[in-house]
Amino acid sequence: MKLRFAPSPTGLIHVGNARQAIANALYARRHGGTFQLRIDDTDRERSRDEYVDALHTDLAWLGITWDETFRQSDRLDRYAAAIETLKASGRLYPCFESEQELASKREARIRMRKPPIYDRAMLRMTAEQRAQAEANGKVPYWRFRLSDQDRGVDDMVMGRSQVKLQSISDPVLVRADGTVLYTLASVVDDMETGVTHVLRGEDHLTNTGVQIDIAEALGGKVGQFAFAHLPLLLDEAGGKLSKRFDGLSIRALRQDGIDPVAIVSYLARLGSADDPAPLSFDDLAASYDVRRVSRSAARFDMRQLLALNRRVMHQMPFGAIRDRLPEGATEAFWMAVRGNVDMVSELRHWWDVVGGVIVPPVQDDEGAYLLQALALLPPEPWDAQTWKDWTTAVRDATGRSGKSVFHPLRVALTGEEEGPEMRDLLPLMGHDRVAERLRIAAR
Ligand SMILES: Nc1ncnc2c1ncn2[C@@H]1O[C@H](COP(=O)(O)OP(=O)(O)OP(=O)(O)O)[C@@H](O)[C@H]1O
Repeated sequence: MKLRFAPSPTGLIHVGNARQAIANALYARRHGGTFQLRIDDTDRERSRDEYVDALHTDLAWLGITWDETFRQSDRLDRYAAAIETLKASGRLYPCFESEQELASKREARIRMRKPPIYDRAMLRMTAEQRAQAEANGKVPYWRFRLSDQDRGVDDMVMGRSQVKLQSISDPVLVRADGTVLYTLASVVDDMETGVTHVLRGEDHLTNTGVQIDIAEALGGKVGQFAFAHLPLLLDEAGGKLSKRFDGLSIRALRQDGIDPVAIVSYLARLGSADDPAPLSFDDLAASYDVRRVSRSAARFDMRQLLALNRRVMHQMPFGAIRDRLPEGATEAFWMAVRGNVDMVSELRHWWDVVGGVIVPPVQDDEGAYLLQALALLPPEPWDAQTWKDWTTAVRDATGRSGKSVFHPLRVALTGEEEGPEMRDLLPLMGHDRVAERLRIAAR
């Protein structure tokens, strides 16, 4: 069994692309198959080496590894050989119509209430007519003559469908400049490199019948590939994702401090019958079933991802995050704050709270209370019991109770209404810092 993820290096991969990469990698792992990374860079104008590098970095960061990889631009000779085969069997035929001519033909067919597909006029062209066109300086592009049969596709997500090839235009597979189109290159690669399962976005669904037809024309077997088309992922507003706007790129999420385990766990189960849970790649693979993916479009929801990220961080041992913590941060700090952050980037703030400078807000009418609390602050050494001892003394001295004891102190010491346990934060802050903040907040 072999699966492949085949992105074009035309921008930074987004969560929709990553969803496909993850689905393929999980399926391959679950069934002991090979996972191939194919770089679809035949579009020389839009493809960039820097995006190939970025793709490698982003996949590696997500923890997705591949067993083999290649670039389509290194296999142009293989596509040329396939083109010759199809020409020799008469399945590829030269065409000379311009865009304008095709557009007016289409309009005429619509007026005649015929389906606006290509009329195969060039199939009927004689050798003399062709010679004449070439003598006039015209260079042909090449269409693939689709067979007349219907093609049945059993899709693991979309179910069974019947593609009527007669209602599709013969696709152009070779441009006038000799370059090959994706539709052909993809089939040649899948056949020659032994791909068995094609998991990809729904945007490729309409290609499937055509690709099966091309594969057969190149000597492939019917049913050679198993297909699964996953619905496209939409952004929160229901819009399309694009590699050209990088808001939901893997890179941007990484820079925001989201953990890769949360991203992979979220995308693996988004839009499926299984609830997202923070799991390792192997655990996700063990239960991965593409048939449980829903047919309807899924929406990316940042709140769900953050909730999952919070769960991932809550379970994370110090050793796994040490490198991403602010410099000097200790294990005690991490254990105190890890249940209270959605993202790594929020840690900076809590590090300033315990070890740096914050400006606590002035609290109206609480000045006298805060100074009373300051006077009762016990001497160091402090431990997890100190907060309880201190606030009990404050409560007894002031006659306050409940939230009115704790809340002004928390706000004065952290600048926040809520957060990690004060019991854990207090020893990390230390006496002098606490005293200083109480003084400032009491002004
Ligand atoms: N929004 C999306 N949701 C899920 N999968 C997607 C989405 N967009 C693209 N894909 C899938 O990502 C894989 C990689 O495709 P590709 O690199 O062509 O992506 P693309 O975003 O459509 O890029 P481009 O705009 O450059 O064509 C394909 O399987 C494609 O179906």
